Amino acid sequence: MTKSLQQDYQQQLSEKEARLNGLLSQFDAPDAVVYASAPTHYRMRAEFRVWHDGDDLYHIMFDQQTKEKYRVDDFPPASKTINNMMAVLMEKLRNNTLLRKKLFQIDYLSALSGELVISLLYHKPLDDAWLAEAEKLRDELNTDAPVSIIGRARKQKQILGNDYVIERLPVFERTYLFKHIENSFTQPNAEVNCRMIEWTLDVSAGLGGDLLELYCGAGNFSVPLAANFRRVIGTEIAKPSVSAAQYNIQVNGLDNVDIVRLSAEEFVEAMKGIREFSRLQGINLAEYDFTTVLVDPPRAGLDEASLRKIQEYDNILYISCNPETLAENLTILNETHQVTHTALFDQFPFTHHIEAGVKLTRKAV
Ligand SMILES: C[S@@+](CC[C@H](N)C(=O)[O-])C[C@H]1O[C@@H](n2cnc3c(N)ncnc32)[C@H](O)[C@@H]1O
Repeated sequence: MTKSLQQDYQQQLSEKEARLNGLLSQFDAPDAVVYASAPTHYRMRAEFRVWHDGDDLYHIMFDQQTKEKYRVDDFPPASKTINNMMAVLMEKLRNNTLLRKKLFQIDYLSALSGELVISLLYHKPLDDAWLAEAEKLRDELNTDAPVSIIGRARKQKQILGNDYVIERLPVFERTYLFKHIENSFTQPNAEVNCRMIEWTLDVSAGLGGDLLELYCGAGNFSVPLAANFRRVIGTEIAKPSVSAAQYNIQVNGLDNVDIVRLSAEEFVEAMKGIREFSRLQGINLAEYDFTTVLVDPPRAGLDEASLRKIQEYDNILYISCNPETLAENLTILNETHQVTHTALFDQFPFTHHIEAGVKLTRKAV
């Protein structure tokens, strides 16, 4: 990265820091500890449109301001695995009439482990001839780390290999394995994600008791945090993420984590005894001693019923991808809890997006 790019990055990061600290100052929150991103090769996923230009074929993106398309032969924000593949793949597709015909998009999902899933999206049905060519292509692309190919067309999904990568995340002195499924939520910036996990481990050290997690995805936090709690229960709405989470619990050798497919709102109803769910069979919520709750909701933040519920726990860890809804939610949480730790994780460098973490503890009465 050039010096001026580095300066631009630092300046934007300082602006994010000031914005977050400004938003949270009304809650007497401590200034954020900032976790910067690597300046390049930080994104584990990337999506491109495909441009057909006579015999030529290349990745394109669109300028967000002008909406003009531009050619992309390499993409520094994406991982090295993706960048190494882009030119190789395009060269092979360019010379393959069957595989390039009606191809309109390519999505890449990579992992620090080196594994890669390439999704090819088509405006045509994918027949046996396509399958045979795609299988040949996959054989040619497979090197040391596995490469999978997914063909997508209307009502069709052909999987050659896997529809997931197995990620290896180094967190402090341990490496955790995670199944990351194509088209499901995963944290885009793997290195910064490791710093996020480490921060949650640090601020929850010594809390003891049990952990409740809402919006747990594939167990990104639940799995490592199992080390800090007697038992962990996580809830998540998306079926593929729940099934990946079950795999992740098993592959990391844990016996104190349960993940249940329930929306946060449903789980709050179950906790209040308003509704019973067969999906909670075998789990007696009354036996848990929840000292801590971790939430990592989508941009909209938490609804009021969930906020009122999580106020019942002594410690709240809130991971947020939207500081505005975080601040809104804190107006309620701050009635009973004090923000004791704040962090800014630069998941999305060179954008205005802020990923933040706060820890709250119950105020003395
Ligand atoms: C920001 S992601 C966080 C996932 C996970 N903590 C991680 O780090 O990978 C939010 C997650 O909430 C899930 N979700 C969205 N709405 C939900 C709801 N109403 N109840 C439960 N989970 C929900 C999404 O499927 C997604 O996995």
